[in-house]
Amino acid sequence: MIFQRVAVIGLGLQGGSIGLAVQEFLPGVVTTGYDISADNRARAAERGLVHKVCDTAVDAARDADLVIFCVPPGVMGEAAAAIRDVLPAGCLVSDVGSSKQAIAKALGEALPDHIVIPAHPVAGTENSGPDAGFAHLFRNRWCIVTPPEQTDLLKLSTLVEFWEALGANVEIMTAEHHDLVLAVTSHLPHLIAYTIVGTASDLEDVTQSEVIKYSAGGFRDFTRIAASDPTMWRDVFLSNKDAVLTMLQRFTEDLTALQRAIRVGDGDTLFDHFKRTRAIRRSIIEEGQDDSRPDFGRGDHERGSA
Ligand SMILES: NC(=O)C1=CN([C@@H]2O[C@H](COP(=O)(O)OP(=O)(O)OC[C@H]3O[C@@H](n4cnc5c(N)ncnc54)[C@H](O)[C@@H]3O)[C@@H](O)[C@H]2O)C=CC1
Ligand SMILES: O=C(O)C(=O)Cc1ccc(O)cc1
Repeated sequence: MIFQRVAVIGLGLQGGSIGLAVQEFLPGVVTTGYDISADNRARAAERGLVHKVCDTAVDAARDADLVIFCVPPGVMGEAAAAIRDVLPAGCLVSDVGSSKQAIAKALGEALPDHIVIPAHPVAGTENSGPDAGFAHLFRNRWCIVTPPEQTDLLKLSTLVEFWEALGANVEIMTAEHHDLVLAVTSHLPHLIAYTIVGTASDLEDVTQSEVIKYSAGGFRDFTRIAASDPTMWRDVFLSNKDAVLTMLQRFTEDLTALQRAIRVGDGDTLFDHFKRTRAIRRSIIEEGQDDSRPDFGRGDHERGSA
């Protein structure tokens, strides 16, 4: 058996999905869970997201051999500190946060006597809360594991096995590299979506109802991303500040180059750029990473329902 008792702290999209996936794919593993919100605890119990929803984090964690923090990045440290006194000595500590260096530091400082191996399932939706989770969220999705140097290899391989059992493909890299890669593939796109949707809604000469009425595919896709949880994304940008600012600088330079091409009527520059980006999209589809296909990574499940 991989782990016997898994404690999930935070029963929203990620925590709920892990709880459901463990029950479906690792029968025999006992799951406990805790959420700071009493409403979310009640809903998690109704949906059976874990075997036992506890009234305190301490109760959820006291017998665990794996604890996974599924809370917003900014509260990982305080959520971990809350269970410091009861966490069994051999219990492995992990998380699912979207940034890795800052969270690894926060967890390590809160639980200095435990092995911490951070992870990030690159799997999610714009929905959040205890109604959003589903057991197949991780199927065919990457889970990036970022072990610190000299990590216990047995613990690492057990965590890898755990994520594979939930359907994920696991990749191992440093937390630093993770933060740089995800800054450009996930964090910057979210920032751009938040910006464009805000810009469209602030216009004086175009009404809100026109924006809604004439939102063609491109803008609609941005509104989905821009509907993502504000607390989580505030924390993502603040916790991965350096890498996001680096990528934002590059992005701004590239945007300025396209802006100039439009201003001077340089069609070749625009055409060449769009041709190159189309090729990138096609190679993503060839690699089977196209999640616009209706069955991609979801089995019979819809995306989260919140
Ligand atoms: N939303 C997404 O698509 C993805 C999110 N993540 C990461 O997963 C983590 C959780 O995100 P979601 O599940 O989407 O958020 P969520 O908002 O659905 O769930 C978070 C839950 O944590 C609870 N919570 C907040 N503070 C707490 C505390 N101190 N103790 C216990 N519970 C607490 C909240 O009440 C909420 O139910 C974040 O760190 C995020 O960066 C990772 C991959 C994808
Ligand atoms: O819904 C989407 O398109 C996402 O990009 C989901 C997502 C959000 C945050 C992550 O750290 C990983 C995946």
